[in-house]
Amino acid sequence: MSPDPVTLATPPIAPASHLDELNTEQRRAAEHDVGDQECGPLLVIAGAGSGKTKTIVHRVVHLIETGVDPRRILLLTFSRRAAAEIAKRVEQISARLMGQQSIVVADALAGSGTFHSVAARLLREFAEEIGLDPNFTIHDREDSADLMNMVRHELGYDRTEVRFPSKSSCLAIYSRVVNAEADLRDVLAKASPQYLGWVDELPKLFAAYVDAKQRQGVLDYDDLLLYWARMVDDPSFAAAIADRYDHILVDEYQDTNRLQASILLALKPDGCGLAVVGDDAQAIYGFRSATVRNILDFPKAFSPPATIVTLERNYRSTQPILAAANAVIGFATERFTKNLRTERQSGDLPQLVTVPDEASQAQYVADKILEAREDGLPLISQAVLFRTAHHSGPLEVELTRRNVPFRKFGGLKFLDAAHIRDVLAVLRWAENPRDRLAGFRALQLMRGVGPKVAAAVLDFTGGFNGLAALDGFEPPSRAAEDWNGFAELVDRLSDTGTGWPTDIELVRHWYEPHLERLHEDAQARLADLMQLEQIAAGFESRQRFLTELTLDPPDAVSDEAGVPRRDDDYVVLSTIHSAKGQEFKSVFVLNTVDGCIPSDLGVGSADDIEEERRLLYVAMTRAMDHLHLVMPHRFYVAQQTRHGDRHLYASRTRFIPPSILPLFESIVWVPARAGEDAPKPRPANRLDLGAKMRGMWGGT
Ligand SMILES: Nc1ncnc2c1ncn2[C@@H]1O[C@H](COP(=O)(O)OP(=O)(O)OP(=O)(O)O)[C@@H](O)[C@H]1O
Repeated sequence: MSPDPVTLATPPIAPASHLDELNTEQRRAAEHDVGDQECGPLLVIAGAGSGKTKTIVHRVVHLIETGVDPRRILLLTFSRRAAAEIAKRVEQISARLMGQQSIVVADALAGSGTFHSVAARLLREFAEEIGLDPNFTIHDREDSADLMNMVRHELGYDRTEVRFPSKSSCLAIYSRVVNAEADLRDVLAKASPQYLGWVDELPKLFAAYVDAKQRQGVLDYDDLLLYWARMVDDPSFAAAIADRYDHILVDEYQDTNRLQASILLALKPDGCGLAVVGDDAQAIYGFRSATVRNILDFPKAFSPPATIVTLERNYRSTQPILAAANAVIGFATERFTKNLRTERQSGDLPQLVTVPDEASQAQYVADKILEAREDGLPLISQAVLFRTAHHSGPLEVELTRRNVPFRKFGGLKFLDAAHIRDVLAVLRWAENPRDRLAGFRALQLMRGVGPKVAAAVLDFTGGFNGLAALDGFEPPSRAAEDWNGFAELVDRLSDTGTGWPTDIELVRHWYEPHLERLHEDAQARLADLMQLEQIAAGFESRQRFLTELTLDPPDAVSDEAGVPRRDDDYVVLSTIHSAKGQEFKSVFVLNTVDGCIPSDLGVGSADDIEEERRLLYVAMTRAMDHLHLVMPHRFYVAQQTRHGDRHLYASRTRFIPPSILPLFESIVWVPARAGEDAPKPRPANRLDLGAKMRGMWGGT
């Protein structure tokens, strides 16, 4: 079933003038098989800062202006923000070209998004045909680990003599088997050989986990892709979905996994209308089973093979920064991307700065940020990047001490906060009364309701919602005080007439007294809930809100020190992963030492090491004008050995071997001790004290 064509009052007007903004290769990608009889697959290898987003935007506009119905274009991106950004830019150019008629473009592209959110939408739509409850709720990683834990407990695997893998390890193994479409034994042998002894028990655990999810009407992240992939294994479903889209564009293809590739192949087996864009040199999501093989193998998945367009001109960084980044990635074992070139000349080499320890690293970075601000570089153009969220701890303290506002991305997510999870649990339970995990959490917010009573309530209601279901339940006397209020809330939430976003306001009102009882910093947390309500107002329904928020949660939490208001100037602190796609005038990379980059965690296999190398490359290529790689010499390690706390001495990351040192300016920076550097005051005149002494006794 294809949508009715969008009616344009006059035929598409513009003579592709917007394409003049593109360079030759970008233009080749934007025009590939548009308006032709031919329609072969396209792979755009877009080096860092080479205008990938720009190319996608112009290709979409070009498709539309040559008559493709925008609703027949599916754009798959890595985040909701990226999809919104591309849609906005398409809309702006379309407005220039088509005036009023471009409104239809914006609405039409609203159907685009991440693989997971498009999956959720399709699965709800086809729910009946594939045996799913259309009101399924989605478990994030934490919920999934909790459910895995419950099942593990039920099977008695938490009481084994030899330690069974933890809930998170079980989930990680399960997720890898599913996403990489791999054999359990292979996954264990490669990633967790210490658990090979459990190869017979793990399938039993996973079967019980799948069973629990189905009974509760929930899907986890992995299921979204898995169900979509299995749905389109069936040719009639594949045809029904493929028939809606003439064009599928995929951004950040290097970070997709096997399942995502198989979905695309099922939808477009001959690659007609399929364009994927990515940079194998920036593949950094292997730990989520993304495989750089997807991009390396894409061309030959089709016959004739996909056309490859390579964007090698970088518009972002100065020549010395790019030369250093090229040198780092030059050691990668297998890649498409050639060395990038730029026309942005500069005499400043990227700096490799040795500092004594992490505390001095924080001082160095804070000093340099403030100096640059004095020189006219706003804080917002400066970013500090790090491999792991906790690496920025000392710097956060230092910036707070100096009153420098910052905003941190990556690490703790909004949804990780207990109070946010509480409110969402109530909403989720109302949305899907079979979701035991949500109900379990929601019920225990009441005084006098612990795990036993909560479980009894869930057994009693048996997955039916509303006052009618809770009515006959006899709560224990200690819960009596809170019970009626809760029952009333559940009743109102299950009344479909209440409307969205009123629901979330109702929950917040109900939750406020509990919040005050449960948390000392209730006021700060209440501000988060207000923020959650604001976010909620941007979604059309409770279901859409819960789905989108779980799939792509906002980054910031309000209890970070120094969080600025929206329009303030602030330094960006970000994990390298969260800095994907961003650019800054000045970039500091913390802990550019072995053990941090590559991370101790990431040095399992040769593939892991390659991914860490690409991480450093991604960090370096975020910089436009200034790049500082900082290397603390000494690290403090808390209670790691039986000898207690100690120091470790770190060495420069192995990704910058001596042969490429000439591409950097090496600096040793030692913090000045208070007052040491200040010039000591000296009197302008001179005294001849000897003469004075002699004069005391009558001499001269
Ligand atoms: N043809 C062009 N002419 C001038 N500037 C361009 C051109 N193409 C891209 N740029 C500029 O180059 C910068 C990088 O572009 P963009 O963000 O699209 O790169 P990217 O390939 O997505 O980067 P990355 O993959 O590293 O995140 C932007 O500031 C963009 O405006």
